[in-house]
Amino acid sequence: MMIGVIADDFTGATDIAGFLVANGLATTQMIGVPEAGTTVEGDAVVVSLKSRSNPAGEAVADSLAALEWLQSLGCRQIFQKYCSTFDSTAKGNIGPVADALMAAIGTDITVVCPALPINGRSIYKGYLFVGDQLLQESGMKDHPITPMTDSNLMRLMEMQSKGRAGVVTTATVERGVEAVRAEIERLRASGVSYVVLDAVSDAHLDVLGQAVADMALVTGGSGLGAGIARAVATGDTGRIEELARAAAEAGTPLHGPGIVISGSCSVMTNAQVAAYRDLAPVFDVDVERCLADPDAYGAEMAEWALAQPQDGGRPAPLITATAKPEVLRGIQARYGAAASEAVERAFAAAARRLADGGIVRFVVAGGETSGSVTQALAVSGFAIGPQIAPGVPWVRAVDRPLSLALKSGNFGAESFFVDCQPAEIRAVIGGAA
Ligand SMILES: Nc1ncnc2c1ncn2[C@@H]1O[C@H](COP(=O)(O)OP(=O)(O)OP(=O)(O)O)[C@@H](O)[C@H]1O
Ligand SMILES: O=C(O)[C@@H](O)C(=O)CO
Repeated sequence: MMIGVIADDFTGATDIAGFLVANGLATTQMIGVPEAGTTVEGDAVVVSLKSRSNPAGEAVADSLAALEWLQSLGCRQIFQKYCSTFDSTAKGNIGPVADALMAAIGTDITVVCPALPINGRSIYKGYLFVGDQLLQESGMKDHPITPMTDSNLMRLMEMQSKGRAGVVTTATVERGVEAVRAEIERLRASGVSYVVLDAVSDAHLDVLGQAVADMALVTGGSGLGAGIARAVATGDTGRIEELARAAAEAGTPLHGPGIVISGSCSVMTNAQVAAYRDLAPVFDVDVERCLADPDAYGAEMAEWALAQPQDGGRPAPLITATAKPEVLRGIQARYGAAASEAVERAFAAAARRLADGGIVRFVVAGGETSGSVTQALAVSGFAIGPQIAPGVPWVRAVDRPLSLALKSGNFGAESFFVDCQPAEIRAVIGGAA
């Protein structure tokens, strides 16, 4: 096994797994840390944790357990995967987990690169941009759990971790692989542990992938994963095509009734919900009812969805808690973090009942939301299928007949929920081919 990925949420895990497969690495995604002795074949394996927003001690313990299992498979590189919008404030878990992984692996240096240019995330002089905006000016400033008010990755890493941070700037990246390696070494010798890597294009990620392919520990987003995959994938185009065919076969979505569950409040998810609302039956979640009795209310959501006909070109129903920033601020001012937790718990209860009731295709928006839903469905791993949008592959549960599309908050086009419907339904309601 070449690469072992420790992902801090479930959509992030499917995101990087999809890019590793698309760039030539046979990859499996595991849900949680498998039992000791579990083996997996292939070039890369991704462990999905739900460790982005829990207490740092738990995130560290879960990540170290994942590391131990990945080391037992003989992984020669560990990749700490976090969000392309960082999603980690001054008190976040990325630094503590990176510190612990470095100590356990026995290295004094790693890189920090959440860039994902294809989805508009770029890094320039160590500052993270979302599209044309600094991270702190983008919709991420209103995130319900991790509002991002700083865009400087060096500062964020130094606030969270024990080490010092430095940056390899675009100018160096453009001088090529050896220049990047030399700069990382120069920074290491000067006492830096966290080297932020600038990247504003896939060409930069190609250089960076080659430059860091031999490092014991790297950290970042799926863009860096793709760059490393392109650097280390042994095969020729024939093998890559064969892998793509195998992935398409293993991950192609099952036929049967579906559901769309939206718990992300991102700008893009708000637009996707608004677009789908005009086309499909919608259940708008009442947060106060989630707080009052999440399990009973979740079951009620599921009964509503199961009663919606899906024949005759009708799209899957939508259950949504997605809220605009001003509405969310009001809810949070009133109930604090309990509101988000209650919504997640209600979605988990709904998911269990929906699967029992025969739903086989789950489209879920939001990383935390996807974590709750996937854990409720009690699956152990995913085969990775074709990408619906960059960073969102179809995945198929390995131990029960379920297809899922786990969408990171800001990923996908406005038509994303339509794009997830079977071809015969898209033919009736529109959407991408
Ligand atoms: N109306 C609401 N009121 C309060 N909390 C909500 C509401 N709707 C959703 N939430 C909560 O907000 C959180 C959204 O986080 P989630 O990770 O699912 O989405 P995201 O951050 O947009 O996605 P990603 O992490 O993939 O970028 C979840 O905990 C969800 O339960
Ligand atoms: O990197 C991203 O943006 C996503 O994979 C993610 O982690 C969202 O939760």
